[in-house]
Amino acid sequence: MSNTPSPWGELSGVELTKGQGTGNDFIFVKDPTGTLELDQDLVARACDRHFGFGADGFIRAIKTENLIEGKHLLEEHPDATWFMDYRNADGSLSEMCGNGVRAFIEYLRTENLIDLEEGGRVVIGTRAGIKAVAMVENGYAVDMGPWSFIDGDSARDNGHDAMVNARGLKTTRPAVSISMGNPHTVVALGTEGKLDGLGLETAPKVTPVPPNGTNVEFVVPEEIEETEAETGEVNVGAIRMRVHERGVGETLSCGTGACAAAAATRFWGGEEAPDEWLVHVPGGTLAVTFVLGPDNLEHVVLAGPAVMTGKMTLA
Ligand SMILES: N[C@@H](CCC[C@H](N)C(=O)O)C(=O)O
Repeated sequence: MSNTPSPWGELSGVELTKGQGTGNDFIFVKDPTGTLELDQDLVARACDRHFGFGADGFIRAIKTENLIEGKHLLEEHPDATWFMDYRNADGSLSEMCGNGVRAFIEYLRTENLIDLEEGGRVVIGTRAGIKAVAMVENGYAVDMGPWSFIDGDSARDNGHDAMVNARGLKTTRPAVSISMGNPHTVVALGTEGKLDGLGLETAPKVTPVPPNGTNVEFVVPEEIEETEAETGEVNVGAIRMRVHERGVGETLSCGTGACAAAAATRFWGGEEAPDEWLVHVPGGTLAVTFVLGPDNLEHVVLAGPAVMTGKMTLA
């Protein structure tokens, strides 16, 4: 037997699970009592696609009562027993991850940590507060809570332009920065060709940039689809999006990014713009709906698939 210590430290011998939502992939680890010490370097190495297991994000399933950020949530929501402790691929913390929430619920369900069937509902804790999740046909629908402009009144009144510098694009375009718990800057592009031609290997520079950095979404509109609903005709907006995530790089999808992109496009569309949106990303399609929440604020509901793909134990 070798006495060489494992390079995986705290994660050595611990079962890790991989899962994804529209191609945004995550490593999951079960740590109900919060005994694992997850430092930034260890998480970044586990998420490395060549030297580790590989993922866009790392999610620890921890009991809400065992995380300082979680404890206060239990006062109002004692049923939020599990907390999604999310980190980006570079090991940095983020407040929220939309695809991550759906994949997290699928992880908890397949590990028999929660009891949930189609039509059922569960609440979890996150750094951006409580999220209620319904199990629906083909996946999960998450009440992501209210969205807001990061620069408040100025964006609401004027929108704003941003200087954008990415490979293949150096220009000023309409852009708004939106919080979904985490920060996003949505940039409107003129044509599909521009979207496909963007080089997102390095982080695009947008100016102004929100105080804590930003995820950057590039969007182009698609034809509005007229669909029949039981109550009559419903307009469904559609956009195509590519994203460069803070702390990760270009990903195949970003759930909070899809919500922000739909909110921005709907804002640009004015009063007639629809409440239902399809957001096409390289990894699939997400549905985003704007509804009146129980607190009388406008909430964003994000729906899409989530799948577990495999397990690994690091040596
Ligand atoms: N992929 C996520 C967002 C993950 C966090 C983001 N990179 C950040 O730093 O805010 C999603 O699906 O929302």
